[in-house]
Amino acid sequence: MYPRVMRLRDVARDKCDAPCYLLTVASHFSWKRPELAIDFGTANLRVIGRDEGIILDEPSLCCFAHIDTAPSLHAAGIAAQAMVDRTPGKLQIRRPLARGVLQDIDAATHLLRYAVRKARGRKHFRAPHAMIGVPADATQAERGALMTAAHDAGLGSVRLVAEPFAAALGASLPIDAPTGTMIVECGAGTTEVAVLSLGGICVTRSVRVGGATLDKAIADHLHFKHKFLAGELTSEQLKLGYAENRRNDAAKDETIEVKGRSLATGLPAALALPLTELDRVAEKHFQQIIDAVREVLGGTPPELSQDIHERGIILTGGSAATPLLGAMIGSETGLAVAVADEPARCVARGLHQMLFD
Ligand SMILES: Nc1ncnc2c1ncn2[C@@H]1O[C@H](COP(=O)(O)OP(=O)(O)OP(=O)(O)O)[C@@H](O)[C@H]1O
Repeated sequence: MYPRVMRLRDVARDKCDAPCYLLTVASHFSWKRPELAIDFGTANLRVIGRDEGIILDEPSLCCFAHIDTAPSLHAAGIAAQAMVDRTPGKLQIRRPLARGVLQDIDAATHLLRYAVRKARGRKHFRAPHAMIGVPADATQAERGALMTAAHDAGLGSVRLVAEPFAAALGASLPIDAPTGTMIVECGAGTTEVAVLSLGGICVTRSVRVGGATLDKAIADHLHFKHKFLAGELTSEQLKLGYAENRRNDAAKDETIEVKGRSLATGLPAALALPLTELDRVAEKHFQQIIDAVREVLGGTPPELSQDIHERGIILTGGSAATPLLGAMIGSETGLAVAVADEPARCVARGLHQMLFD
């Protein structure tokens, strides 16, 4: 038998005491080359083909009909998104993931089956081998649940990959070099902070905070401070409008309109919300991410710290586009902060590259 030639990335993985980037390898995986990669996020599901790149990018949502006995899939992905908070009693919206990890195996199985069929069409008959991104700190039970859902959905061999590693690769960071690179991957339900070097993750920390939890914080603020009820999609739209205004350097006293229901009158209403109020909600929310960044910097070996001081921090994930996040990390650490190109797609781009490894 020939000795296996280890790539630099494999060597680095063995040296670093942090979780390796290949978290789970199905038995005999080496001959089962993955042809699909899946970025299965709290808010969005992306399917990537080796030749095609990103084939499908849709919300991680399912709508089930409860008509007779067992619930059946009524809509998934983009079609289910339009139904959120608008369903009659016999329909129910379910999110497979919460805070970055699987919470509903049945919904996850249906959504994966829908996504793989839509992405590949019906032209292939063999179960595709796949690579799926997971949070670096996902527990064995969480990883096991995802593997079960993937196999039930008709996938062949499945390999799980730590998302910060894929994000760093997708952001074109020199992760194989003997130099420290720091990344903050802020998605919808989870934020992962990681320092990478020599093809592996050296220090990492995750917090279950992201864009979706910020939407919830905004909805709670409207409820408690203004006695105003806004739905899930409205809260997200409000946040996106706020982020857009802040990116365009909106005036300090600018307001943004939100529509929903007044709890005082019980009637549909509109509210003009000052952007500064949303600044305060976002600041409080992002503080947990700042604490995680500080913790990772505090646990980083000095040689890598020196590299990070020179190179700064890169933000990826959809929520990296909220200007306040980068500004807070910059002012709290004194380091340069930059947002990657198309930050929401970094994990997908990284997974795509890994399909060729
Ligand atoms: N321009 C923007 N400004 C602010 N937030 C944004 C913007 N675009 C997307 N987002 C937010 O980014 C989040 C989605 O990001 P992403 O697709 O990276 O998450 P995910 O992969 O589904 O989640 P996770 O990795 O946490 O499981 C949503 O909360 C969305 O509202």
